[in-house]
Amino acid sequence: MIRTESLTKVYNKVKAVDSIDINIEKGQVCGFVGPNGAGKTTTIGMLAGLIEPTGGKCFIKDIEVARNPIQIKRMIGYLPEGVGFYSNLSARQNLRYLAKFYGLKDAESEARITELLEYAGLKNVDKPAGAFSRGMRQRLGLARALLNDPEVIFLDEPTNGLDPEGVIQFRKIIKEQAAKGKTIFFSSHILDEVEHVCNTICIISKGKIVTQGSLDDVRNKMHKDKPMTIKIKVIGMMPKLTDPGIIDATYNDGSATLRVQSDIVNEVASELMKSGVRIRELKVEEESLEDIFLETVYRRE
Ligand SMILES: Nc1ncnc2c1ncn2[C@@H]1O[C@H](COP(=O)(O)OP(=O)(O)OP(=O)(O)O)[C@@H](O)[C@H]1O
Repeated sequence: MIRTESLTKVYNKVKAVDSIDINIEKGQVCGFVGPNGAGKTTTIGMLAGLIEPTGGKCFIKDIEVARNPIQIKRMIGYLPEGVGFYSNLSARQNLRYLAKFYGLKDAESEARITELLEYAGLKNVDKPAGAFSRGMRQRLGLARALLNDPEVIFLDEPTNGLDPEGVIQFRKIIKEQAAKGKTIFFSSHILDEVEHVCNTICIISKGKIVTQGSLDDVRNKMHKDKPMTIKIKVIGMMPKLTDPGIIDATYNDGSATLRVQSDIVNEVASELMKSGVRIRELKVEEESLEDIFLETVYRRE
């Protein structure tokens, strides 16, 4: 549904997006994650037909975006970062205006707008969009992105400005859209946020894709070669351990904290038993995916 081939955007000699290859299948919900300035907005802009690539190509349902920008705009849903509206028009009037672009018939569009305003939690809001809070603008932006019942939905930092209730409602909407078979691509700089709703992840840093795949694939790839911590408590004195998998160890009288390259908890347990001590506690602590993400991706910045 979404495919890029060496997609590149250069601004004043700076590669904002550097030859990226993305492939997203129908029905996937992909979290596009990276720090500020990584190239997320530029990528989504090119996919939505709003920014012309400097090199490479992108396709939505095998239609090349740069060659068919109007067709693409009618096909997709798009919530831009810092979404803007006609400030003197109400939420309903703003959506009505847009419905014309999609060629929706009046009766059809009124029903759809009513449904979407309720869906986005703006049913009883009559004030002009200029008086909206940031969270309300995001809600209206989401309604706008769904107006044409698109098969492919792009959301750029959709939870920015939403309060916790709004975030929960947003996740519910995404899950419902995914259950309808929609393909969703949404950006965030917080990995933890996309883990709640996405089944695939694509991580971008400095314009390049760091890793992409299913949530489990990305977890395994990122956890691979990452040291883990084993915490041990014993009855009596803690002996010094000799397992070659131990990178670093801190010993106290009855406890130890080991940094290990892989899960060697069984080896450690048998070494402890051989030395005759009784184990009170032995546990492995893995870094969270968010911690690894912060460590590996933000360190590149
Ligand atoms: N119109 C522009 N002119 C010049 N440089 C730009 C332009 N738009 C983006 N950039 C630069 O391209 C890089 C990628 O920016 P982009 O907005 O795509 O990143 P992002 O991941 O969406 O960041 P954020 O989370 O802050 O929105 C940045 O270095 C940015 O300064």
